[in-house]
Amino acid sequence: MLRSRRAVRGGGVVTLVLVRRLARHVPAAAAVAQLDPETADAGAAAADLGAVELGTGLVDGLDGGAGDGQDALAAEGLEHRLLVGDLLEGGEHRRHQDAGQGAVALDRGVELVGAEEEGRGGGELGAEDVAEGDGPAALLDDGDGLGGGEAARPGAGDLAQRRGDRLDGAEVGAGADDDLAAGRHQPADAVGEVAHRVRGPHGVGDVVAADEDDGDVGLDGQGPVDLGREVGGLRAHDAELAQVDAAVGVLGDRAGDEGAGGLLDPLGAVAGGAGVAEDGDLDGRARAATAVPAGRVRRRLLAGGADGLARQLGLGAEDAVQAGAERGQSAAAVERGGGELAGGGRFAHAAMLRRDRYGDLMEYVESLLQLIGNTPLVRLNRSLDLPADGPLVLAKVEYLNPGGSVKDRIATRMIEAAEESGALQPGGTIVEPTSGNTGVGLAMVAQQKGYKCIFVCPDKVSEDKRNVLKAYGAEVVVCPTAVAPEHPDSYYNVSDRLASQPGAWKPDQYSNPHNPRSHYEETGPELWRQTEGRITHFVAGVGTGGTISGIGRYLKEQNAGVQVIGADPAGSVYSGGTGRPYLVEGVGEDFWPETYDRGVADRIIEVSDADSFAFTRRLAREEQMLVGGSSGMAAFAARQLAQELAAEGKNDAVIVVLLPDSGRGYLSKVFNDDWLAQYGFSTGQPRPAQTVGEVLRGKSKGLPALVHTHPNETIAEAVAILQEYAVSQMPVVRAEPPIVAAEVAGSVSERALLDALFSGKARLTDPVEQHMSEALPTIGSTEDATAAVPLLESADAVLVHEDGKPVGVLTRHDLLLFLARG
Ligand SMILES: N[C@@H](CCSC[C@H](N)C(=O)O)C(=O)O
Repeated sequence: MLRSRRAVRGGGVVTLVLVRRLARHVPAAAAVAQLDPETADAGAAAADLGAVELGTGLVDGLDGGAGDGQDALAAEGLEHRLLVGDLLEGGEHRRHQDAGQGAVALDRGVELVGAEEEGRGGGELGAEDVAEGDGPAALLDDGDGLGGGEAARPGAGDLAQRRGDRLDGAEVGAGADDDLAAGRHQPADAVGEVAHRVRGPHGVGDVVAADEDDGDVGLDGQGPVDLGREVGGLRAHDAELAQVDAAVGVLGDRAGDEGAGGLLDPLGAVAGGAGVAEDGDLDGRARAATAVPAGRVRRRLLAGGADGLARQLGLGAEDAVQAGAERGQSAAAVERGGGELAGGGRFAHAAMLRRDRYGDLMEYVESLLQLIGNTPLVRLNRSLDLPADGPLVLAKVEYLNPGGSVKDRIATRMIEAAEESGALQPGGTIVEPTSGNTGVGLAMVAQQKGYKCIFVCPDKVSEDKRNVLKAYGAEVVVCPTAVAPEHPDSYYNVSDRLASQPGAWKPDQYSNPHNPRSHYEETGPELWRQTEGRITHFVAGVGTGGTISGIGRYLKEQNAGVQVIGADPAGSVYSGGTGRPYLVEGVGEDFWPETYDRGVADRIIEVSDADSFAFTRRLAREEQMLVGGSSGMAAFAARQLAQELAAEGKNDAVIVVLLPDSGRGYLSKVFNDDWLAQYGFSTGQPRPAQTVGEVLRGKSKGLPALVHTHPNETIAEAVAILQEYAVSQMPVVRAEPPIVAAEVAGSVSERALLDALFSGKARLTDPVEQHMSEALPTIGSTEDATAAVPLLESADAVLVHEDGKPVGVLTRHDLLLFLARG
């Protein structure tokens, strides 16, 4: 339980600055605020706040008895970190150093008082000024004397200060508990609206008030204004808006919350003010704390008083945990509360603070799983080929999740739900058909919880990715890609059989509601917050459909105008295909999963393998993003969309495209020139003098028809085809041309068939698939013709591909003829 501390000396204002150093490398920050103790005690505390008193802090509600704030806080186990100082008029400060207690470190923070005071109103403070305080975490203790324990909880002020936490703009002045209340009950778009207004260069309002119970704030003397809901309304009334906006401006800037200007000042002194800026972001805190002209902002608690304050603070941390639970978050999400609930920076949440046995705080997490989510948005630039003033395209970089993909997000949820329902028992085995990433997420959670894992992968999944699954301790079963889902060998059916074993459980990401739900409850809100509700288009590849359905639904609920665009590999059902295989991994489908909400996408953009791979490589070379092919596919669709919008003059569009995974699992494929060339994809290398494609076309003055047979045709039929077309070998394919690479099942040759017939191993009526040979070696049509020579030393023919599609067979004879012609 977080306890607040209050120290009052006589009737005067006690100036207390709490400064704490975070870990070894972070300099201490000043906490600044003041409270008139008399009014605070009376329950309706009004405090004159100003630069003069910036160093004044509320240290109230001491459980152990009020007294010297220093002592009080020392009782909290912070004795060697407590620093006491006064701020003086004009931004100067007096510094008290207590050798036994540590050093006051107000330096940078306070010196900025004067400099920033005139030039910047609180409202001008933008995101860049936000400090990510960890103050309250310093006060968290589980009381066992060993430290640790409770540090995972976010503190009150911590929540209120999160970077990008647009909620604290709405509940300003009311503390972290209200921050959460705002998050739970207020429409995010309204909150976003507030936050947006905060950016404006408004002056600072005069009087504001906050209600501790529900986070309402208003101008003093007026009824409380629920900013979350009503600021939008106030926008119509400029006069009021100016005031409220200004107030929110101060408060909305998280760093401002702890400053003299913020409505949270009294709270901030304890909750946030005691904190320390992380990442050395002291300037922002100091600026925010000092941006409000002296004596211009007042704060009044509408209810509560000193006790109320204490209660607010005390409840702050707990509410964070509770709120997470109420929202159905996973344990890990709840545990990392601060970052999750208040939208903190990815690595800037209280979950990372741990107190060691000596009371020192260190920054670490108990488990990697606590770092799932809160991935950053990164602007795409060069690769878009857009004018500088074109639409803003932001990549949601999901490969920064600890397991390397967006699928980390669904794994914990699915497992926890199965544990709760009893479907997964201790020591059980998780069986899942996966193209790899979901497997990694599941394997990480399984490892921690002691489950075994068997993953069933289609054979197109790169060996690198299969090895990754094995590295996490999972077993991997490989199935053919080019079979229908109902085929007994399909990865769906194989996994069903394995999952029917005792103790086995199949999460089934294709029907598990926790797949889309985790995105609805976590990724969607994350995106909304990160874009301040300004997102206009969301683009994502569609595989199970969970990501686009969960995020899309959430975004549309916030703003029905948000356009949701699915990116889909050519051949997949979402873009109108029949499910014919494509080479890009991890997206697209050959059936309609339950996890896909067919109503969510406003549009589906079909992307070819060739465009997906080429753009994946551009992202690595031009945007520093080493991502997988499904990311390239989605980003290609986003680029197409951005160009269309730019052409329509819609340059204010904000497009977010989700990049699911990293390119490290595809080094032997998308990023391997030989692999690409072999399938006839462009590698960006200069074109050779004589290409394989030219040899092929030279055969018949144009591209010859692909002579082929099917697995279910008889040997007699196959022999007839060979004779009719006067060829000695041909591919066995599962579809009619134009076919794709994965539809090649094998090959037959005149010689092998005759051998089988004469030896009695085969009969003319046998189906081809019983006697076919391996598929012919592949070569790309853009490759140098000489590259066919070594292949034709060990095979009679090669199968030529163009853009991932087999287009013809080249024999030794064809090559010789071509070369002889010169
Ligand atoms: N059918 C797709 C894969 C569907 S989504 C599965 C998911 N990405 C996973 O990690 O398991 C394909 O062709 O790869």
